[in-house]
Order: sequence, then structure tokens, then C-alpha cells
Amino acid sequence: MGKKKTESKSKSFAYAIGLRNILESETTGFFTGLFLLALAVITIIAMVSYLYTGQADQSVLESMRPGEWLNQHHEFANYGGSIGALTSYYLMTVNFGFPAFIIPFFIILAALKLMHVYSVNLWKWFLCLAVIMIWSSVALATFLSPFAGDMVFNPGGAHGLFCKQFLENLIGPPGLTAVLLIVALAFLTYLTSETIEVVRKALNPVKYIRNKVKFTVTDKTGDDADDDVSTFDGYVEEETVVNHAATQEEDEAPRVVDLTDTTQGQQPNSAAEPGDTLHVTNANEVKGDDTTLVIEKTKQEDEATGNIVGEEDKSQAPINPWDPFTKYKFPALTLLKRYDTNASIDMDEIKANNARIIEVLNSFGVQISRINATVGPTVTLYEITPAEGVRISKIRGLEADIALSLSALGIRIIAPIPGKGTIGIEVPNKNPQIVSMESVLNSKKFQTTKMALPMALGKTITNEVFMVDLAKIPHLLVAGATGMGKSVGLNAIITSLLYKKHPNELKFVLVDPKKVEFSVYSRITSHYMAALPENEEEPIITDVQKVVRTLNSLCKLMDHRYDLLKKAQVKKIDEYNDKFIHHKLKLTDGHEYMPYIVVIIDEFGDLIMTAGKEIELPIARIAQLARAVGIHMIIATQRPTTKIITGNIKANFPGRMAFRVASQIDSRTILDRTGAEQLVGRGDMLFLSGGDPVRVQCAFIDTPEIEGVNEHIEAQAGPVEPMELPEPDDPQGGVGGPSGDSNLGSLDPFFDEAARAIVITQQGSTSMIQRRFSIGYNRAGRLMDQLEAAGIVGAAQGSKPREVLIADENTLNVTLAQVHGARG
Ligand SMILES: Nc1ncnc2c1ncn2[C@@H]1O[C@H](COP(=O)(O)OP(=O)(O)OP(=O)(O)O)[C@@H](O)[C@H]1O
Repeated sequence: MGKKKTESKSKSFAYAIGLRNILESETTGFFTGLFLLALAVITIIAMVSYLYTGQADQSVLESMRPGEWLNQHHEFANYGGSIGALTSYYLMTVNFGFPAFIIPFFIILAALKLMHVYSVNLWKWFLCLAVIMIWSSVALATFLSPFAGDMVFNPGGAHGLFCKQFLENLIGPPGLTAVLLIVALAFLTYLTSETIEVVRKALNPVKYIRNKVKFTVTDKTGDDADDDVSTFDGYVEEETVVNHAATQEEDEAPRVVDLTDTTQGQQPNSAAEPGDTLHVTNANEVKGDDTTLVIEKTKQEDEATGNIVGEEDKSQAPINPWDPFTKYKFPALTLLKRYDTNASIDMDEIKANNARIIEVLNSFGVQISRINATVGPTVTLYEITPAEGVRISKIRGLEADIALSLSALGIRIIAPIPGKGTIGIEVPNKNPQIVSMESVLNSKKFQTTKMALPMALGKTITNEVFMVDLAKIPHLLVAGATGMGKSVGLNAIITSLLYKKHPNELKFVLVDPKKVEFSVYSRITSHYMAALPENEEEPIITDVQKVVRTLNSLCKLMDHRYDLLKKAQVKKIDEYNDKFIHHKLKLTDGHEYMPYIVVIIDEFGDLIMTAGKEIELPIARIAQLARAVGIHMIIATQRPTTKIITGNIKANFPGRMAFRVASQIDSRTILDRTGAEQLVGRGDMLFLSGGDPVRVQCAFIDTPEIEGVNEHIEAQAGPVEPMELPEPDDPQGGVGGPSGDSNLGSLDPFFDEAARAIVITQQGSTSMIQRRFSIGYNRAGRLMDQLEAAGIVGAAQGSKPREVLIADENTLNVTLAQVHGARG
């Protein structure tokens, strides 16, 4: 108790004098950085000076008596004084020799990071530089010592010399050289997996040169390449291509190359088309040709058929986006629990319900000609065909009465069932079955799906696996009262994505204000999470301010990705990635493979209540624009009120997943209709994505299962840290209050929405903007000026509406991304 009191006292004291603020402030970071920068520069000066003055200083240093380092009598010649001489002596003579220069270089990096000049991953740099310094210290001591002459220190320092001698005594000079080589290669492979390919080429230069001149070609190339597509769509596995080439060699295939010439000789004026069969016929004719001739002519065949897989093409084989984790193994289905799904149908229950339905409908004067019952996992659908002459609209009018008369929880009446002239009455089963995640993922539908982001959510009333593509939806709103299965639903979504997507293809941003919901995923943060550098230690975000920064960072990433799409001249992430893996985009232009990013926000209500617009605006922006660049959002809330799910959010989240909610009003907020208040809970849900809602029993997955899956993923070789999100811009910049001028530096908050409204309606009228956003004439005018500056509308033409310069929403998305990007 006493200790606690003292602690809180000292805490409040620190608060009171502002010490805490000082320590945590950006200014302190800046000045610490500045201090380190100066320190590093002085150290470098001292070290350079030591190269010339070391000789003179060394004897003083080695016979130094206490207090001498104070340099009162100017014993040291070093330009950095006695401390400079001393530091250089320790760093260069006693430790690492020349590579010791890396130490002040690292301090400079740390200083620049503290000063917010660069955002670098210091741990990564530390690790890499430490390896380089230690390795080069030993390497210099090994290879440069003989040439060091009368240098005052060994080029690799005493450390390098010691390691060299130790290893030489242990394994001899060849062993030492081998160790140095292997360490260097391992390190370079860590930096880039291309190292392995370079080594392979170096070890087999003959094959490399031979293939450079396109020696291996067969007429079957195109067909075989098709067959050789590996387990993931569209990429030819490297080994396959190598084997393929080898087979061709055995078949004396290189001679085939010559046939292009023959072909051209025969048909001088007709250019061969890719896939042309001519080369197949001619292949036999040219067997036995002279080898030199073959090599010369091959180039022409390559141009003519465009259908060749030789080594040259192999270097152009599609980039494998799983690289370097190509051996990654997806979790097995055995990690998930199986439940008994063969529970027999309770005929007594069905008959009883049948009789009640007929009785109730008859009592309202509705005659029935037929009833069909479809037994689902938790609900049975009674499909009623009304007798001739009974109007469906009459039954629709009686919906509430019928539900009341049947008086069971969870009854939902669908009148009519879409596409059929029948009425559906869903009645919950007395003994509901659990739909296991295993049964859903173990379905052909899931396993063979080509969806970009498949979410296997559960089973429909007719026992079909219900799956949707998040990439198409593209953002999802999840609501449900507490305990109705929301968290299980989110886990089912995450799990189905984990079973289909490689860590290089998908990253999550998880927001968990409750702090306990997603903590189970902390084991896969390196593999599957994206985070700001400052959150890399704990990428699952639980703090409101961090959420705001992360959302702003996602906006920035979105703008950056739009720039890349524009450069690549494509409209969507899948087209972009396709171009990227087929070498149509240059790495030097900043292109990179884009993983999908799925942002999942639990307890959205809590967030919006605390942070309001700060959260809502970036979410609405991402929701409006991010679909094309592969950023998708799922937000979940217990309280689907209009304060939380505002019109802005709702309009941009077309996918809705409603578990049981407390009231009809809540159901209307989430689904735009009633029905969700009638669900039975425990994963019973309505899914809506345009059209009519579908009743689905959500797949069940519990924490031990998730832990098992995560443990498996964690054990796989994969990324060692979360994907880094860009530092967000200053949140004040442009997203706050009304703008005072028309320049694009401080955009009006309605800028994006106004631009969209104008492009959709193709009407550049200020009064339309005024009406639509209920703003004054002056503000609408300024907004128009900003839209003009952004090139969305033309100049004012008196009282006439302005000309709209952008024809469609896609082009607008690109323009908006540029506007925001340019401001960033
Ligand atoms: N799909 C399902 N199948 C069977 N039971 C389920 C299903 N989903 C949820 N349940 C049951 O309901 C309980 C509560 O589910 P869950 O934790 O997902 O609720 P929730 O809506 O997230 O609640 P809260 O908002 O309080 O976190 C589970 O522990 C489980 O027993």
C-alpha cells in the first residue's frame, strides 16, 4: 500500500512539474537526436584524425596514468582531443579496425530517426550493421593484414585479429575463408533471395551462357507450360521449368530452333503467330542440323512464335509472390474440431410445426395447397404454396399476426420467397446443430474457390456453405447484441482468410478496444499484420489515438497505391499485381507487390463515441476509395444506432452481417429492414449484400482452435515483422474545420463527397452543393474553387453551372488520390 502511495505521489509530482511531458515530447526527441548527431560527427572526425595521429597518440594511450586523459598538457595530437583519441583507440585498435566507422554511422541513423527526419527500422539496421561490422572486421584482419605495413592498428582491429587467429587455429586458413564466405552468402540471402540464383548461375556458368542464347525450345512449350502451373494460380514453378528444359535437351530439342528459319524460308511474307502449328510439323524436318546454325537462328524462332520457355524466358518466369517463403504450409483442417453433423431429423417436431402453421394460416383465411420443409442446421424453412386465388400480398399483410400466433422466438416470414411464388416461414429447431468451421472449410466450394478474399461464413438454411468475397463486397458492417455471436463471426472470417491467403498476400490491421478479443492473434503478428513502426511491438491496436493514426496512415497508403496504379496504367489491385508478377512493372519505379489489407475494427461504437469525426472521416474516405487498391474494412458494433452507424458510414459499407439485435430499430439501422431482432442468437445471422438478406448459421470456431491455427502459422518460416505502414500526415492538415481558402493545402471536409456528387450527377452547380450539404453560399463557393483547382470542374461561367471535367467515378478516384497524395 505504502509503496503504491509513494509511486502515485512521485507520478503526480512528475506530472506536476511537467517532467513527463518533457520526457515524452517530440522536442526532447529532437534534441536528443541532435546531440547524438553531433556526437557521431565528432567521433567520425576523431576516427579519421586517428588514422594520421594514432601513431603519436598510441604510446601515450598505452602508458597512460590516471587523470592523463584530461589532456591538461596537450599530450594528444588527435583532432578530437584526448577523448577523441581514446574513443578511436578503443573502437579501431582494440575492437573493430576500419569497420568501426559503422558505429558512428548507426548513431547518425538513430539520431535522424529521433529527429523524425527518416523513419527507419532501427532494430533491422542494428542487426545488419552489426553483422557487417563483425564480419568485415574478421575479413579485413584475414585478407588485409599482410598489406597493413606499419599501420598503427590492424585493419580488422584486435577483435578481427583475435577471431581470425582463433578460427585459423581451429579450422585452418581454408576453413576460415569458407566460414567467411558462407556467412556472407547467408547474410546476402537474408537481404535478397536472388543471391541463391546468382550463386547457382556462378556454379554453372556454362548452362547460364548456353541458355542465354536460347538453346532449349520445343514445339510443346506452350502446352506443357500450361500443365506445369503450380498449386497457386498462374505461376510456373522454377524447378518445373528447369526439368522441362532438361527433357527438351534430351530430345535434341535445341535443333528445333532452326525450324523458324525454315518456316521463314517457306513463307517469307507471313509472320508466324504465337501458337502457330507450323513449327510442330517442321520440327522433324530440321533434326540433325549444325549446332552453330541452331544457336544463331534460335533468336528468330523466339521472336516469331513468342511461345518459348527457355532459360531466357525462365528469368522472365512470373515472379512468385510467395517468395521467399515458398515453402509456407497452410494450416491443416485437422487443427479444427469436428462436430457430429449427422443428427437425425426430428420428424415429430416437423409434423407439429407443420400442423400449427396450417392451423394459424387457416385461422386467417389463408388456404394452403402444399408445404415443404427444409431442415437446416439451426432453422427449418417451411415453404408454403398458397392455394389458388390466395394473394401473396394478403399474407404479407398478416406477417406480424402469423409470427405472433406461432409464438416462437426466431420466426421469420419471407413472403414471397424471392424468385418463387411461395411463402417461407423459418422456424428454429429445438436441437440446433453446431456448424463447425471445419465442415465449412472442408467443402469443395471453399477449397476450389477463386475468390480473392474468400470468407466462409457458415451454412444457409438449405445446408449449403455460404461464402462471400470480401474483395467484391468490399466493406462489411457487423452488428449484434452482446453474446449473439459477433466475435465468433469475426474469428470465422479471419480463419477462412488465413486458410487461403499466404502471409505475403494478406495483411490484417486489427483494432480491439476491448483488448481481449483479438489478443489470440498476437502470435501471428509478424506473418499477417500491418502496423505503424511505433506499433510494431504490439500491432493489435487497443488505443483510440493509435487507431486514428493508423487510419490516417492507411489513407496515405491508399493514396500511394493509387499513384502506383496510375503509373502502371491499371485500375485495380489484381490487374496491378498481375502486371507486377509478369515483369511488366519496374522495381526501380517504386513498384512492389501489393498484399490485400483487411482492417477489422471491433467495438466500433466505443471508438466513435470517444473519437467521433477523427475516426469517422478516415474510415469514410477509405471505404469510398480503397476498394480498388485492396484495402477492405470490417467494422463491428453491439449498438447499431444511427449515432454510431452514421449515414456516411452506412452508405459506404454495402455488406451487412446482422446477428440478433435488441430491437426493430437496430435491425433497420443495420439492414434497412426488420428481421434481425427475430433471430435466435448463437451465430444465427442475416447477411445482406445488395438484394435480399440470406439467413445463415455462422460457422463456430473456439479459442483453442484459433490458437492451434496460429501456432501452426507461427512455426512456419515467414515475415519476421509486421508490414510497415507509412507515417501518417499531420491529422490537422485539412481534415478539420471548414476551410478558409481555396488552395488545396486545406481542403474542405466535404471535398471528396462534393466531388463525387458532382461527377455522379455531372452537374457543377454551386447551389446543388449548398443544398446537398446544407452549407452557406460562401463555403460552397470556396468548395467549388477547390474542386476547380483540383481539375474536377472547370472555371466559373457566371450564373451557369461549371463544366464537369471528370467523366466517371474511377477517374475521380485516381484524381482524388493524387490530390491527397500531393498534399501528403
Ligand atoms: N456460430 C455459433 N455457433 C454456436 N454457438 C455460437 C456461435 N456463435 C456464438 N456462439 C455462442 O455464443 C457465445 C457468445 O458468442 P460471442 O462471444 O461471439 O458473442 P459476441 O456477440 O461477440 O458477444 P460480445 O459482444 O459480448 O463479445 C459463444 O461463447 C458461443 O457459446
